[in-house]
Amino acid sequence: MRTRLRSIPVFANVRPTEFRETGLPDNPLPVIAEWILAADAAGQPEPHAMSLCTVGASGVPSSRVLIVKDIDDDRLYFATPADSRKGREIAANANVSAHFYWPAVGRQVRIVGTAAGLDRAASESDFADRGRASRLAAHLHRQGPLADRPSALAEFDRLGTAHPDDVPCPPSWTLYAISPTEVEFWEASADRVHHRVAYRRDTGAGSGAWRHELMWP
Ligand SMILES: Cc1cc2nc3c(=O)[nH]c(=O)nc-3n(C[C@H](O)[C@H](O)[C@H](O)COP(=O)(O)O)c2cc1C
Repeated sequence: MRTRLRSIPVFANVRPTEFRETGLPDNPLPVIAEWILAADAAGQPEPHAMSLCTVGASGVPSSRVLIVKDIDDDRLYFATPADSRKGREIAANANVSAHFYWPAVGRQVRIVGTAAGLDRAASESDFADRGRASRLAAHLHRQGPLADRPSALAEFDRLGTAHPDDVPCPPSWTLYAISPTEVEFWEASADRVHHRVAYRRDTGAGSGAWRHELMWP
């Protein structure tokens, strides 16, 4: 296995880019959005998928992939049931980290921050924008094991019949917002002297302003 793994190329498709080391914007959030769109333009599948790491009350971390639904100047948004593992972990400990990797452009973004669920109106609005199958599938969410796959398929069919038009938003469906306090941009360079810029937000009683600095690769 070791030989096989070590023979797989890394950054084979990295092309020279115009990484901005100077003149970077004060706020990193719009740059995350810009990088998602650049990865999309380069053909990266699901460039808006990020891994989200949460930490439960016992301090054990867990991560999974989620779709980012929106980004504004302060927050990134995702949606999930509040009674899922991640939802319960965020309720116990709001600290999260998130991560994007886009092999098509040789870039990653690391995020540290806190997550919080938004109100019912925001969550229902998110739910209303989902496709019908996704809205029905949200009702399949349960805590605990599933006896077999046909049971889930039968329940999916039953839900479709029960809700021929509107699909109600499950009470636990929640739109969450991540408020980052750290954002780090990384871009591969063919010469292996990679680019790295770290942003950190002033979280004290100050202005909440962002500062950034160039980091060793
Ligand atoms: C590409 C991709 C996108 C996903 N998007 C979501 C999502 O937006 N919301 C969600 O609840 N789960 C999503 N999932 C499933 C989660 O990764 C995870 O399996 C599920 O939410 C249960 O996580 P938990 O048990 O840690 O709460 C996605 C999975 C993949 C691979």
